[in-house]
Amino acid sequence: MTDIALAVENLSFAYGAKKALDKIGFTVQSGECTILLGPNGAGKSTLFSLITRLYDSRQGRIELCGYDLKRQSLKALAKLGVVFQQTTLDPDLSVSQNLRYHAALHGISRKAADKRIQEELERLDMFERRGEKVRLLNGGHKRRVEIARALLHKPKLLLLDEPTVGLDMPSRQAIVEHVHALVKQQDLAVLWATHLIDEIAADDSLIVLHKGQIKAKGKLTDVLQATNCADAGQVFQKLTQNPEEQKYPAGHKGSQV
Ligand SMILES: Nc1ncnc2c1ncn2[C@@H]1O[C@H](COP(=O)(O)OP(=O)(O)OP(=O)(O)O)[C@@H](O)[C@H]1O
Repeated sequence: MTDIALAVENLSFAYGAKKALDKIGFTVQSGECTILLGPNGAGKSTLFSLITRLYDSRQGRIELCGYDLKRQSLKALAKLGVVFQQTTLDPDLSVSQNLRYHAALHGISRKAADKRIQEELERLDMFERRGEKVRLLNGGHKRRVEIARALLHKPKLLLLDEPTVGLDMPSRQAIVEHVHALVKQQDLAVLWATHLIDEIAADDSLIVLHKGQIKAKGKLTDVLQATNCADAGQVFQKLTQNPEEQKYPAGHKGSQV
């Protein structure tokens, strides 16, 4: 039986006359890291704004763990953890204070929150830093705190909107490894927007978004086969830089759509 954490069906969105998403559809399973790859302007942030209900779409449907985002918003959103592109921590509060505040917003008791905060910070090697003001942390450590925060209420789906932008290589690597470990150990579903090819692991799934349309989706190995490419970098180039020449057989496993 498949365990679908996120289902997007026939979703479209426009800013006035400007179409940002055009009838896209895909699923993200539990225990799977799905990389959303797309150049600037592809529609990644728009998609995330729809999944988090920052925006509302009149066309299409989004389900989180079987809950319709429009009709069962609270139940659906309770399944979701998000790390936004821009940091949203309060720099003048300590790590613990930031996390307790977030836990309180989710209705988690102080005692339960402290237990969850310890678990998540220890997993990220940040528990010793819990009393420090966020302002004093480096970019990589701030990101770790944001990931811990996004997981406090035990969501089934974690959305990551380019969480490694601006980080040095070791910090990026640490986050990539941590997220992939979570997927395996916690059976978490992850949708990770990036344009950094080296963040993709061999057993990840891939969605290539370009100009509001999905150009390919499926397990990385299947997409490579369908597009006749050697690696994700080639797939990205082929599908986003030469749109007129992208015709692959329909129905091919992991093919373009
Ligand atoms: N507020 C807005 N008003 C008008 N057009 C917008 C607005 N926000 C985004 N767009 C347009 O919608 C399309 C999708 O943009 P979006 O920000 O979702 O892409 P993205 O993949 O997240 O890009 P980036 O990687 O640069 O953040 C682009 O053509 C963009 O110019």
